[in-house]
Amino acid sequence: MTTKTGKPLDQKSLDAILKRRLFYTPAFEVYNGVAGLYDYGPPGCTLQANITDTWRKHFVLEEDMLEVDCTMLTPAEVLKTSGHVDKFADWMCKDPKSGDIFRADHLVEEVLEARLTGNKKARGEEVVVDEAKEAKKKRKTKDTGAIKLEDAVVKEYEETLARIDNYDGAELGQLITKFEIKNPVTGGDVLPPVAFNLMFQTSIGPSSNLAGYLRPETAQGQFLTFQKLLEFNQQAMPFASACIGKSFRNEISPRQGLLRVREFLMAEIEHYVDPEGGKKHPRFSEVRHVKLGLLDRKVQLSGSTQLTYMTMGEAVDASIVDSETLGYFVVRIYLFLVRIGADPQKIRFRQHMANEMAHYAADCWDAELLTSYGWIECVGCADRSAYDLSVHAKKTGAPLCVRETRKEPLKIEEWALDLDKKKFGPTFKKDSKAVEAALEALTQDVREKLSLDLANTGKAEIQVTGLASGDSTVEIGKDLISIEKRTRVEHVREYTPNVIEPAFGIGRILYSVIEHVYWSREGAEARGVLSFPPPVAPTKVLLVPLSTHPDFKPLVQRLGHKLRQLEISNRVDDSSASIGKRYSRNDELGTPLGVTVDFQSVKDHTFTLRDRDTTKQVRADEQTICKAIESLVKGQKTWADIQHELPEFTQQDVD
Ligand SMILES: Nc1ncnc2c1ncn2[C@@H]1O[C@H](COP(=O)(O)OP(=O)(O)OP(=O)(O)O)[C@@H](O)[C@H]1O
Repeated sequence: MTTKTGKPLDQKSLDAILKRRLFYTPAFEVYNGVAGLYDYGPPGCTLQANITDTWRKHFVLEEDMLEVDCTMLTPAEVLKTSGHVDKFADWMCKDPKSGDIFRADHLVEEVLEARLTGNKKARGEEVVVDEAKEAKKKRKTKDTGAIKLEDAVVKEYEETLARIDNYDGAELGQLITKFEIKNPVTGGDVLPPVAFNLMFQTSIGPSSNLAGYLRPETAQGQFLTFQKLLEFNQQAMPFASACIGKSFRNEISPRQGLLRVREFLMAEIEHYVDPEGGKKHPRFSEVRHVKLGLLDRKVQLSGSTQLTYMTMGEAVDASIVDSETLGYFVVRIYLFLVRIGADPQKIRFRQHMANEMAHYAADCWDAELLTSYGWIECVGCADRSAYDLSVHAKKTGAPLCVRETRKEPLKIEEWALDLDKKKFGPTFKKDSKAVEAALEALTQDVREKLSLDLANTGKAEIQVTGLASGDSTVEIGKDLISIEKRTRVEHVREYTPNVIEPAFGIGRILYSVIEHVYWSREGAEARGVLSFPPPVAPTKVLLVPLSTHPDFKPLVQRLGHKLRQLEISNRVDDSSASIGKRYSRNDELGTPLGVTVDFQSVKDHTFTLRDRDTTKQVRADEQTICKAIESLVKGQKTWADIQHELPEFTQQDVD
């Protein structure tokens, strides 16, 4: 990974900055901490708040979404219906001798990568070892040494790694056997992978009767508000709900800092769309021209990771992306990531392979950001079809659907059943309900056939389940039923909307963006800078008096007060350190702007405004400076605009 200067990212220095400046820190550290739990410090908190604030503006405000705040505690029944109780699991394998536990796909990945490194060493190729990354590993992978691999084996390993997210438990077990994968620390055998459910279980209330879970995503709560939101939206479709809140997953092996944790902030959107008419989006024309790096299913199947750059219009027209609505959100996600500071060159969209998606999903694209840990999934964008609303409606009987008055009434010709219910009871006794249900469930084709049977033979045979005597064929005479073709006029159309779901992991995004905006300023000693865009930077302005001279103090206080009135966060650094040192301390916090108060300020109330990235300065009166700051932190102007508008200030101006 390189930074914007083209130099390799120095992860060790970046880590030191994040620790020193308290962006985030392991939770409960004095008790030796718990893997996968982190606390955010002051700049981390503000950065997170600014990212979610931008998210609200970019999605909720811009798209008129309906924001909800659903509970994290969720009854088990809800997650049973959604499929999470049975299927929300990762594959885990255990070394029975040492007791070490591995996430099966991570184990295969770790061992194959180590062998490929060993192969490079044996061939005398350069091997770049990232010391900071190595130091962070909880467990040291045993050095496989310099062992040459045959070209065919290298190809097989690389293809396996390219598809590592797509294997199920049995396939991972086969890979472990085929590649003779062992515990990388002890060399011991591992048992075949078993499913491990990732949800934290709990019970709700004092009686412990109501089983519950901490939610693993915000989605289910949102689906269950669907009917109320549709009503709130005056039955108008399409619409979207949105929710920002914590989710919990009992990850088998939390790792890579904020990238895989057990408690994290999610921001999710559930966009409800009519499945008829190709899932068009009314604003697709606004995003059609945007070019993105796509890694589609076909390319991955060939074992390649080569990106195809194309516009979203081209991708939807060629059916690479399933629908306009899905494509619209993929572009909106991209624009959001760029808006908060992600480097466009380090963003790609990877399509899920067919076996990687949930069985009900129509298509799914992940926004992945390139980091020193490789490409990391930060946002998932899935078309979940009508699955969630349908299963909850079926389980509860709630009408989780849309009822729309048709513009033109629809005439439907259909085979209608008439039952003589008075005779049903005496004929079928306690089986009559089951027989009735079986008749009502008959398809149109079967009804047509039975009407012929009744006409020809005077009786019809149907299969009935749940009879007192078990499942069996039942004979029904024409004195009990009649089946005839009728025309029905339908004025109301009822359908279950499909759901397009962009799901953002805020912690992963926050960390990846930090890597994207990090670079080192050249000088006697390299100094780290975090070039956050002003709207997301934790602190916007640094106020620095030239020295501790008492005349500067009231001016600094006045400026601070003015900026606070404009709701612009600022910090004063009136320490005795040199101006350069004070600025570089704040470069590490990503503070985009600095105002210096000097002797000229005392004379004429003008101030210099400094840009973090270029270190260029302009000089103007207090009101003009505050206005410039306001337009920069709101993202309305860039530093280039300000430089164009205001006179540049150089050191010679003082000398
Ligand atoms: N353990 C985690 N720690 C931090 N963020 C996470 C974690 N699991 C998921 N996320 C975030 O939530 C988003 C949506 O969740 P989703 O269920 O699609 O993830 P996932 O496919 O299960 O992730 P992975 O395959 O990496 O475990 C992800 O794109 C990611 O940003």
